[in-house]
Amino acid sequence: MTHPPKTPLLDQVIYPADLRKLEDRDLPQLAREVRDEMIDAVSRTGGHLGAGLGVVELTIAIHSVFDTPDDRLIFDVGHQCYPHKILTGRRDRIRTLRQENGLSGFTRRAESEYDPFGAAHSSTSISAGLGMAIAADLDKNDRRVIAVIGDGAMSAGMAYEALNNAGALDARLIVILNDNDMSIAPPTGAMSAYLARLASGRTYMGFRDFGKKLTAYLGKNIDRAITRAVEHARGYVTGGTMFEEMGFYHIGPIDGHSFDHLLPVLRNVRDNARGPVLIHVVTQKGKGYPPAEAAADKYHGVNKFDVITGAQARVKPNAPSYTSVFAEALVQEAALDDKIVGITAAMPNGTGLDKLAEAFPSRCFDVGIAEQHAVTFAAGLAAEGYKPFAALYSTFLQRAYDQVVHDVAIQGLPVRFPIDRAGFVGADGPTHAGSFDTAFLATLPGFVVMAAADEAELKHMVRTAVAYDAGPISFRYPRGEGVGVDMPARGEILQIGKGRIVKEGTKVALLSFGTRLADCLLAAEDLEAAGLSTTVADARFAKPLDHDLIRQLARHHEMLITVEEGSVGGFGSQVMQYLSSEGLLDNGLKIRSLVMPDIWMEQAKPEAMNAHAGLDRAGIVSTVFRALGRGVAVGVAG
Ligand SMILES: Cc1ncc(C[n+]2csc(CCOP(=O)(O)OP(=O)(O)O)c2C)c(N)n1
Ligand SMILES: CC(=O)[C@@H](O)[C@H](O)COP(=O)(O)O
Ligand SMILES: [Mg+2]
Repeated sequence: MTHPPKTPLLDQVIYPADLRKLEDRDLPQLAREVRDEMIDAVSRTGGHLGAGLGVVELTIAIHSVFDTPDDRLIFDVGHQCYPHKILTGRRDRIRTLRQENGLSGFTRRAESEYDPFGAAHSSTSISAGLGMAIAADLDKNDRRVIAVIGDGAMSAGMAYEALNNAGALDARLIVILNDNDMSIAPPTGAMSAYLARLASGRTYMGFRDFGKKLTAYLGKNIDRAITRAVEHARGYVTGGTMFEEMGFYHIGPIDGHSFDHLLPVLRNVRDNARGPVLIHVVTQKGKGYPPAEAAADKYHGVNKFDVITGAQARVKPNAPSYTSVFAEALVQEAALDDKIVGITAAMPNGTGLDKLAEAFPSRCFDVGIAEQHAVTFAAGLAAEGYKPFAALYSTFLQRAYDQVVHDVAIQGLPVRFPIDRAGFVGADGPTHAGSFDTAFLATLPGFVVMAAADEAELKHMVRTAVAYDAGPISFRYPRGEGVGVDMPARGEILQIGKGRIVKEGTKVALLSFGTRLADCLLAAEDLEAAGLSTTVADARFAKPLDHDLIRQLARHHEMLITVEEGSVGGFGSQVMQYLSSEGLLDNGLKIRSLVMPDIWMEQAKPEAMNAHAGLDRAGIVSTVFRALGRGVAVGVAG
């Protein structure tokens, strides 16, 4: 049994105003206490550990120097904001992080006035900060806007779109580039190499010298009209060429764990900067917790863990995860077909493509946090006869929708889209739920859209996607482990647009798309027990739909219920559209479409989320009973 850490200084700090009463010399001690508090909290809840540990000093320094919440502080992604939450009135709830009814694991406007902008997807902070800086300008208000963005997040195009605009607008925006030389995995790409050169090519600046020079330059010469001589001198002092070319005053690198470096720089920028400033801060992911320092990638996101040893709680799985089944099937297929290539946008481990990279390093590409580029890059490969698997989480694929439409679908290019984290993901909450992929893909002409009902089906779909060359094809599967079915040694090639009947009945038809099939089968048991003969079918395809199957279910049952872990507009809507256009709704068929509810559902365990959504066994049974005008039998559908 561990006890919460002793935190005498932190106990005096409820809000940043309390922190500002402390002396500078107290801040290292406060940092130690915040770190201990955070480690203790995350050891109990699980969550994002390494990123937050790396910004403890930076977070304290920002709150100490700036007048938050009037000055706006935006964290990119928001997974590093736990120290910020501890210091901004949420310490009393920090051990509810990512739990049902608890604090979000990210920044959220609804949660605190200290979170002026919500996040969880990366690389939005500079754009949002620019909007706020321009709003302040229009309001003739001199509040400052600070965007903290990681080196990984700096690989996304959106960050550069924002820098480009900010430089041109000469906006009063402070960007802090938190460079820990890590994304979730080691960072990739030329920009990452450039930052590493900047960070390693110069020693940290002595703050006295730096402070004087900075004041001189910022105070007098911050307009665009800086003379060449000053430019030259500034380059000597700060040396950040690329950002300076984009119109930013570039400071750094500075040591992001040293208050002696952070405080004078931030104060100087606060008091003197008039245009856009970029401060390059070097930190260490996992700082101050030896297990996390030793393996930053493994401690990016953690389960509950033992604080003393760092050992994470592992529940022995009953079945392999969908991600691992996908990865193994892809590696198996890739060994037989050298046209198969894999693409991940900074999620090699999360998507399982690290397995492909191990087996075939030259055929697997981590493009960084760059989903839009990932998709069009895949389109280019497909145009040249390759078989690209662009493996993305459902939620991150959203960012690349125009690329999917314009670069892939309209050209009919055979890009394969394995869509991981489809459906509720649990602790990451609404920003990460895989809700919309079926709706936004099945609406595109020529797309083949599949969902795996279990891990064996997933293997079939990997093989089917390899074999299908006529256009784009996707297959979705959820976070977590499979249902434990027997798996074939190799997947089969499925007939495109054909579903399957899993259980035959006569009165109620449950037509499932994806992994809700298991709950449909359990619901069918309850319905049979209540005297309702039930058919259960696995649609496999939302596009093209299996028209024969749907006609048969509609004609030979009193009731047809579609079930999917996705938003309205997806599979059920496709079925409804078909039934109505064929006149199959005209003869009294009772039809219901079970989808995720039209709300942003807060984090909870995925099972609880499915239950709230009415997508579990009990929800399916009660939908049938309600449609038949019967009450739910007590004890049924437990
Ligand atoms: C658009 C998008 N793609 C992928 C992710 C998944 N993701 C979350 S944090 C992260 C790494 C971010 O690295 P960095 O910005 O350097 O922050 P660090 O964790 O190193 O502090 C990734 C890839 C995301 N949140 N958003
Ligand atoms: C912050 C972020 O976007 C990722 O770290 C995400 O939380 C990972 O989710 P998984 O745990 O499902 O890979
Ligand atoms: Mg990083």
